[in-house]
Amino acid sequence: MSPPAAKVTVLESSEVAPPPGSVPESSLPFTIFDIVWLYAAPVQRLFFYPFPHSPGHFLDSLLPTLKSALSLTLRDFYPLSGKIRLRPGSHDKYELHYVEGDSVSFTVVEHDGDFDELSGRPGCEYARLLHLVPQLADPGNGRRPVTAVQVTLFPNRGVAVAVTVHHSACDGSSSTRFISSWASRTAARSGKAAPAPALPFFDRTMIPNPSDVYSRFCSNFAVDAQSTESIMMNLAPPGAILGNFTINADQLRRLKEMTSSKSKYSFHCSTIAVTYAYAWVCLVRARGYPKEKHLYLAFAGDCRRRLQPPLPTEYFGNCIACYFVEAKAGDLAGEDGFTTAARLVGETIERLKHDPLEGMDNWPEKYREIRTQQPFIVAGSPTFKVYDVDFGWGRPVKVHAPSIAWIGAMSVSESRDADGGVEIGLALPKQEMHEFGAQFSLLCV
Ligand SMILES: CC(C)(COP(=O)(O)OP(=O)(O)OC[C@H]1O[C@@H](n2cnc3c(N)ncnc32)[C@H](O)[C@@H]1OP(=O)(O)O)[C@@H](O)C(=O)NCCC(=O)NCCSC(=O)CC(=O)O
Repeated sequence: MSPPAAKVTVLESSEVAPPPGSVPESSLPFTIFDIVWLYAAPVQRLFFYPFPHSPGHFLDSLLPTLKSALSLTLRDFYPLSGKIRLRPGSHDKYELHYVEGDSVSFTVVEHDGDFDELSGRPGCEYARLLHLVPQLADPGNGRRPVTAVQVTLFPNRGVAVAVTVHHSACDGSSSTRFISSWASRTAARSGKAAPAPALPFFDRTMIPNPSDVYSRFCSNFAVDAQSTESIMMNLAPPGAILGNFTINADQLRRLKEMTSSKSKYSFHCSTIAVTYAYAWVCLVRARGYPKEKHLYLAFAGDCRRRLQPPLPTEYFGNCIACYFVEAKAGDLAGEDGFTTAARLVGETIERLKHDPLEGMDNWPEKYREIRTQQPFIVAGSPTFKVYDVDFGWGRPVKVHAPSIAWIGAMSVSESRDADGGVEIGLALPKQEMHEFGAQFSLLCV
C-alpha cells in the first residue's frame, strides 16, 4: 500500500542574488561543451542532513546565514544567478548573461513525511522525492533561469537541501564546486572551521570551439524540434524507485583482480572502469535483452586537465565530453560479460586520456545517433566528494542525483560509509530494480 501523501507547506518563496553592485553585467558565450546540454536533464543534487530541532530554530538561527552565504557564493559564481539567452541579433549563439537584479529562486518548505524513509537505503519512490527538488522556472522574455534551490525541513528530524542547475550552464564538477563553496561559507559564518574554496575560472579563450561543430549541434536541435520538448521533460517511468547500491573497497579489489586474471589488458583497470562495467552488466542481465541487440554505455570524461594547454580544475562551465562503449547484449550477459565490459570501458578511458577530443568534428552526428539508441548514461563522479558537503550540520546521511530519473541514467559518487567504495544510484521501475538487485548481489559475492 502506498504511504499517505505528504503534507508539504511552503514557508518561504524568495530570490537570492549576489550582493547589490558586486557583479557587473556580463556574458559568457556558450562553447560546444555547453550547447550540447541545452535540452538535457538538469544537474541536480539532493542532500539529507539529520537536524533534530524545530523548523522555528532553523528559520531563526540558520536560515539567515544560509541565505547570506548563498548570496556571497553567487557573487563568486555569478553566472548561476544569470539567465540563458540568445545573443542579441543571433539565431543560434547562446550565452549565459548576468545583469544586476538576476537571482536564484530559493524556497523553504516544511514536510511532514518520514525523513528516515526518504533519506534511507536502499531507496525510495522517485515521485515522493519530487516535493524536495526545485524545478527551474519557465523562461521569461527569452531568458531561461539557471538555478533553483530548495530547503526542506522535517520537524525535529532533518533538513534536505536540493539544488537544480541547467546543464548548459555547467557540468557536475562546477555545480558541486558551487554547492561545496556555499556549504563551506555557511559553516565558516556559523563559526565552524571550513577550508576557503578556490574561486571559479571563467575564461573561455582556451576552449576548443570550432564554429561548424557548434552550428551542427544547434541544427540537431532544430531537426529534433519535436523530441527536444520531450528531452526537457521528466520521463521517469511511473512508480520508479530511486535506489542505491554500494560496491565496497574489497569488492572493487576483487572485481579488478577478476578483470586482470581473465584478460590480457593494456589499460589501467580503475575503480571507475569496473564500477561502470559491473553496473552495466547487472542491468543488461536484469533486462534480458535479445542477444544480438547492440547496447551502448555513455559516460563523461572531464577535459579540463586533458586539454592542451590544460585548464584549471576550477574552470566554471561545461568541460566534459561524452564517450561511448558499444557491445552486444549477449556478450555482456554471458559468463565473461563483466570482464568484457571492463575491458571495453577501460580501453575507452585509455583512448580519451590519449586524445580527449578524438573525432570532435563528428561529435554532433555521433551524439545524435547514439542518443536514439537509448544508451545507459552515467552521471556524477566519486571525485566530486558530495558526502563532504557540510553546511556546519555534519556530513549528509544521503545524497541523491534525482535527475538520473529523467533519462534512466546511473549516478556515481564516493560511498558514504565504505571507505574507498563507490555508491551507484539508479532510477528503475520496481520490478527492474528488484532484478538489478538480484544480479548485483550475485556478482558481488
Ligand atoms: C574519464 C574518467 C571517468 C576516468 O576515470 P578513472 O578513474 O578511470 O581514471 P582517472 O585518470 O580519473 O583516475 C585514475 C586513478 O586516479 C584516481 N584519481 C583521479 N582523480 C582523483 C582525485 N581528484 N582524487 C583522488 N583520486 C583520484 C582515481 O580514483 C583512479 O584510481 P584507481 O585506479 O584506484 O581507481 C575520469 O577521469 C573523469 O573524467 N571523471 C569525471 C567525469 C565527470 O565529470 N562526470 C560528471 C559529468 S556531468 C554530470 O554527469 C552531471 C551530474 O553530475 O549530475
